Amino acid sequence: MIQIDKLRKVYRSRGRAVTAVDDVDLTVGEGEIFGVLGRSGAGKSTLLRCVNLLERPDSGRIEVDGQDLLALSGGELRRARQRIGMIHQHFGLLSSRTVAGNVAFPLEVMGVPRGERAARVAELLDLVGLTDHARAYPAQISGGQKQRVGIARALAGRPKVLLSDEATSALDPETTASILELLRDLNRRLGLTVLLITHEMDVVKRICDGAAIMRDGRFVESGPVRDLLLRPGSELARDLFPLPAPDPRPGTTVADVTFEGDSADRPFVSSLARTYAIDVNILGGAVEEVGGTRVGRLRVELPGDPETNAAQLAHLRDAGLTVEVHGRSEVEAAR
Ligand SMILES: Nc1ncnc2c1ncn2[C@@H]1O[C@H](COP(=O)(O)OP(=O)(O)OP(=O)(O)O)[C@@H](O)[C@H]1O
Repeated sequence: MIQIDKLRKVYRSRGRAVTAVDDVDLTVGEGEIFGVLGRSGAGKSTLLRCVNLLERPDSGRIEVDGQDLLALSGGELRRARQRIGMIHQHFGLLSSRTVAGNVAFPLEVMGVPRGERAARVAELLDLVGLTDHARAYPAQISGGQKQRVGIARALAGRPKVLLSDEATSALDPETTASILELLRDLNRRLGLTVLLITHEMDVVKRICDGAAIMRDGRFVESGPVRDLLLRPGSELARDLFPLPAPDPRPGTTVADVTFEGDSADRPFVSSLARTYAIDVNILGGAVEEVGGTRVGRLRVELPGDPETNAAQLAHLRDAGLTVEVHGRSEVEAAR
């Protein structure tokens, strides 16, 4: 649904050039929720704003719903943009208009006749659970309700794609959870494709099917969230399951064992200890709910260096677990 190839955007001001987006490739499939995670200044907003051409890239290709956006004429681009909704951190509501008036606004701009407008506004307010607040003004509703208005307004043109620019960053954790749930619900009910940018791991953990970590304008890793979490060395996994830098003692094996779904329900530590009659020391770890599945990572220490634990490590891998070994061999330790 969204296909971006070799996207590059350079800002030039006062003789200085900042490469905000540097050769980014991105594919978001239809009906997928994809999150771009990164710190302030990583280039996330610029990337997002390039997807509907609020920002024009220096080079690259942007295809949304089969249309090459950079090849469209003015009128065609306006129509294509109506099919790409956008929500923002600070909602951007018109304070002089009611909730219903705010949702009606884009319909007026699109030239939807008055008679049709009222029915469509009612439908949109129902979709985001705000029917009872139609006559309220933005100052009279909570932050979460304001974002619901923002979402209803973004859906006015029946978009296939929703771009979310830090939509939950100004909200408390409970409200964040309810807005993320709403996005997931709309994604399922309407088949909406969502591309979101965030600096919150929690957002990725709760609703994203795919994710990328962005730094200095580049994607440092990208893929389905599940694959990233199981990939040894993944930064996403490290952020989700923070463990200190491994410092194995000589003659021991320290391994990070990642488990998910079915494998999360099996008692692998006691099975390992029983099968090989060894003491398994647990050094740390955590279990999280990711996209409705339990995923966890446990750091364990086994007696003996990694060579002597080959069978034990194979036992874990055979059980469907991902195993990343940090332990040093006696030979390495002696160097
Ligand atoms: N209009 C602009 N002119 C010049 N430089 C800009 C402009 N907009 C962004 N930048 C620079 O481009 C880089 C990426 O900024 P961008 O806002 O895309 O990052 P971000 O990851 O979204 O961060 P934040 O969450 O703080 O907005 C930064 O170094 C920023 O200073």
